This record gives sequence, structure tokens and C-alpha cells, in this order.
Amino acid sequence: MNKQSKYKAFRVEEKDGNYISSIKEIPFTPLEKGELLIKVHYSSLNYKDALSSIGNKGVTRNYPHTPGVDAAGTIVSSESNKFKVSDQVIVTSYDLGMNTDGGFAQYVKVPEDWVVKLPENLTMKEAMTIGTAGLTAGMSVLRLSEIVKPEDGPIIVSGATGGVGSLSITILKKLGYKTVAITSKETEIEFLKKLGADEIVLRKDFEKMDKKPLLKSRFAGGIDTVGGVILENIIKSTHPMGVVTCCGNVASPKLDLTVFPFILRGVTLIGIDSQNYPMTYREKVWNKLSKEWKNDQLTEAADEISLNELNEKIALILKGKLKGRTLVTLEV
Ligand SMILES: C=CC(=O)SCCNC(=O)CCNC(=O)[C@H](O)C(C)(C)COP(=O)(O)OP(=O)(O)OC[C@H]1O[C@@H](n2cnc3c(N)ncnc32)[C@H](O)[C@@H]1OP(=O)(O)O
Ligand SMILES: NC(=O)C1=CN([C@@H]2O[C@H](COP(=O)(O)OP(=O)(O)OC[C@H]3O[C@@H](n4cnc5c(N)ncnc54)[C@H](O)[C@@H]3O)[C@@H](O)[C@H]2O)C=CC1
Repeated sequence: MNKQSKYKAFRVEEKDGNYISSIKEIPFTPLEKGELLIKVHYSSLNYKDALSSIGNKGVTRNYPHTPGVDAAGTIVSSESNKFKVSDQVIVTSYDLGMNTDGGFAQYVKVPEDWVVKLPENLTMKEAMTIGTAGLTAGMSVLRLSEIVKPEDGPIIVSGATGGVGSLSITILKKLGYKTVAITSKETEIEFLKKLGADEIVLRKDFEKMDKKPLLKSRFAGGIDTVGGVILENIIKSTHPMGVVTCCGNVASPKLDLTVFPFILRGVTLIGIDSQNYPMTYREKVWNKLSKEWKNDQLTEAADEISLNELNEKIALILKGKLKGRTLVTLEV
């Protein structure tokens, strides 16, 4: 690698409290022991990247910064004993795209401990169609399936047209669960049915605040990606001994609940944290995503954009207007 050379990145800068993004040329910095330099072929857009790009200090403390919690690429330089030059790898979460420059760039520099070998049955493009959203969906379904089985009843999924929601529906379908998808997008009902949703519930009918501590029990479980009143209503509508996973806060980080769903119905609430998910489980989920959970439909439906188009898509994801997955190609 020529020390003088630079690489392109989608860079967010802070100017007088405003956060401005543009494509910049960044100089390479030397690798430390245990680090890898990866030439990124694909990244993908996750909600967290949008938060990073608008200056959410809970995600990124210091700017200038390159967002992108996902990257798939080829190792071009290695100071690691675990990986060698030419290995094809995936990096998702840990600190990538948060306070470490992320995947919206032609190169990323990461510690070896964050890296997963690309599973045999996945291309880099497929891996990034899955990305952090798919890993989170996989973790959610895996945890849920340890407690409730398909014969226990339907599973409700919120934020169903989004990255985590849509991938959750496809995995649940593969495992034989009946699914109920919550969406505000009446135009996407066919999309959700094609993914495998058995029933659609409109968001406006599910986000009404109800002071009652329990609602009629309707679902064996839930995969919630939005938080707030929708998560409250899912928990209050879950069957005895059912389970709800919680990973997101696009609607709200708040929960206003009583203990009754937990102590009168034995409902379990499971928090999902993909960022620090241990490597052993991470590899297990990636292997399932590459084999029995693999879904070609979403790969085909994914939108593919370049770094130049990121700003436009970030504005849409923040408004809840994106559907499925958005791949970012760094291939030239
Ligand atoms: C792909 C994944 C996702 O999409 S996750 C969802 C998107 N992410 C977010 O919305 C992040 C939101 N985070 C925040 O808004 C803030 O971090 C906060 C409100 C949760 C906390 O901010 P605050 O300023 O109140 O906390 P401190 O920085 O003072 O920290 C307090 C305490 O918590 C620990 N902590 C902070 N952030 C995290 C984190 N992301 N994961 C785990 N732990 C966290 C922090 O280390 C402090 O503990 P201490 O023992 O004192 O070090
Ligand atoms: N805990 C973890 O490890 C992870 C958490 N997340 C979180 O999960 C959530 C979903 O992430 P993605 O699927 O990447 O985002 P996304 O933008 O692709 O999907 C969000 C979905 O929620 C819907 N939505 C938006 N605003 C809403 C509202 N007010 N009420 C109800 N629905 C609303 C959108 O229409 C969309 O269908 C985000 O909060 C993200 O930060 C994502 C990945 C990992």
C-alpha cells in the first residue's frame, strides 16, 4: 500500500452544531498489531448509521467520522495471526461505524476480534443484504424459538417492512411460524405477504394507547423493532409463557408498563444487543443465515446504491420510509 495514497469515504463533519456529509479522500494510517486492513466491496444501510450521520451522540461521540456498522470485503494487509491477505470477511457492529470509522468507505481498519470469515454459501453482496439487520433478526428469532414453538401460536413483528422486521419474517416463515406483520405502509401489504406474513395489522390500529395493564392474549410471541406503545401493546397481548424480543427504538425508547404481563402471564422480555453479541454465537447465526435461513427474495429486492446516494437514503430511513434492505456498493 502506497503511504501517500488515500481512499474515498462518506464523511460526516460537525460545523457549528450541524452535521454535514460528503465524500472525502482519507489518508491511510498504519496498522497496529492484531489489526487488518479490509478493502470493502459492500456495506449496507442500517438505522444506526442514519443516527450516526445526524450527530446522535449516543451512537457517535466525535466527528469527523465515517458511519457504516457493516462491511464485507477482502483483506489487503494483515497484522493478525488469525487472518491473511486475500481472505474474504464480514465485519458487523462492535465499534465499527460508531466511534471507529465504518463501512461507508473503500477501506476499513479493524481489530481481528471483530472479523468473521465469509461463510462458504454467501457472496459478499448477499452477506451485506443480510448485514446487522439480518444478524439482529437471526438473534431475535433464535432466542424466541428457544421458548415458543410454531404450534404455540402466531408471532407478531413490528417495523415489518424495515431491515430487521422483514428479515425476521423470512426466518420465522422458514421455521414454520405463523406471522403477523405490523406496518403503516398499506402499499407494501403484497411485499409483506410475499415475504411470508400470514396476517397484516395496520400500525394505526395497533399503536393506540390503552391504560389497561393486560389486553386480550393473541400472540405466542413478538419481535419488536420499534419500542414505545407498540412494544407495550405486544407485551400486553402475549399468551401465557410467551416471549417478546426487543431491539429498537425508532418509535420511542420509552416503555410504560405494569409488571402484570410478567407476573400473571409469565411473559419473557428478551433484549437483543447485536453490537456486543459474542463471537461464537455470531458465527452460529451467520452460518444459519447462509444455509437454512437463506432467503434469495430479499437479496433480489434489495436496493443497491453508491456512496453518492447515501444522503438521500439516510433521509428516507429516518422518516421510516425505506423498505427492506439497502446495499451500498464500493465496487468500482
Ligand atoms: C445496530 C444497533 C442499534 O441500532 S442500537 C439502537 C440505536 N442506538 C441508540 O439509539 C443509542 C442510543 N444511546 C443513547 O442515546 C445513549 O447512549 C444513552 C441515552 C443510552 C445513554 O447516554 P447517557 O449520556 O445517559 O449515558 P452515559 O454515556 O453517561 O453512560 C452511562 C452508562 O451507560 C453505559 N453505556 C452508554 N452507552 C452504552 C452502550 N451503547 N452500550 C452499553 N453501555 C452503554 C456507559 O458506559 C455508562 O456506564 P459506565 O459503567 O459508567 O461506564
Ligand atoms: N439492538 C440491536 O442490536 C439492534 C437494534 N436495531 C434497531 O432496530 C430498529 C430497526 O432497525 P432497522 O430495521 O435497521 O431500521 P428500518 O428503518 O429498516 O426499519 C424500521 C421500521 O420501523 C418502521 N417505523 C418507523 N417509525 C416508526 C414508528 N414511529 N412507529 C412504528 N414503526 C415505525 C419503519 O417504517 C420501518 O418499517 C432501529 O431502532 C435500530 O436502531 C437494529 C439493529 C441492531
